[in-house]
Amino acid sequence: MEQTLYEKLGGEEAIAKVVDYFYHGLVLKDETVNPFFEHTDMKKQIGHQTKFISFALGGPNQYSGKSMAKAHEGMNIQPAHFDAIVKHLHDSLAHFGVDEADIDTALSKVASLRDDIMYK
Ligand code: HEM
Repeated sequence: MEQTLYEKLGGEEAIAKVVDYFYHGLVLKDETVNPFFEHTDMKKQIGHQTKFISFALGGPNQYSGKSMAKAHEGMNIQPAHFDAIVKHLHDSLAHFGVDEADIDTALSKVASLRDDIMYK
């Protein structure tokens, strides 16, 4: 059986490191998007996001958070915000040495959530 991207990247532990770098290294330093996270419990957010991304990459489904539409309700996220977040995800995966082809696969999964997340 073919290895999932989740396994290839090193499982949940490796993905947790990527997600931690994504928020603390990039998202929270970017003024385009950091106001959204002003009142967010980042520890909880990193936990949810790790489980969610793990599932999106073919790992076990342990995500028990809100639907994407519900999670982003009332935020009115615009294309510029969404694109900034996708770029940070790209740069986080690249930072940990994931190759561009695998990054493309991961990002196309995330990009498919665009309509569930934007303008809610
Ligand atoms: C690009 C794809 C995205 C994915 C996969 C994603 C995923 C998630 C997940 C899994 C949660 C947690 C839901 C829960 O707690 O039950 C969440 C919450 C959140 N997301 Fe996103 N998100 C994305 C894009 C964005 C964008 C573009 C923004 C704004 C710039 C954003 C801002 C937030 C905020 C502020 C929260 C709530 C934090 C809180 O509870 O205070 N997200 N997102």
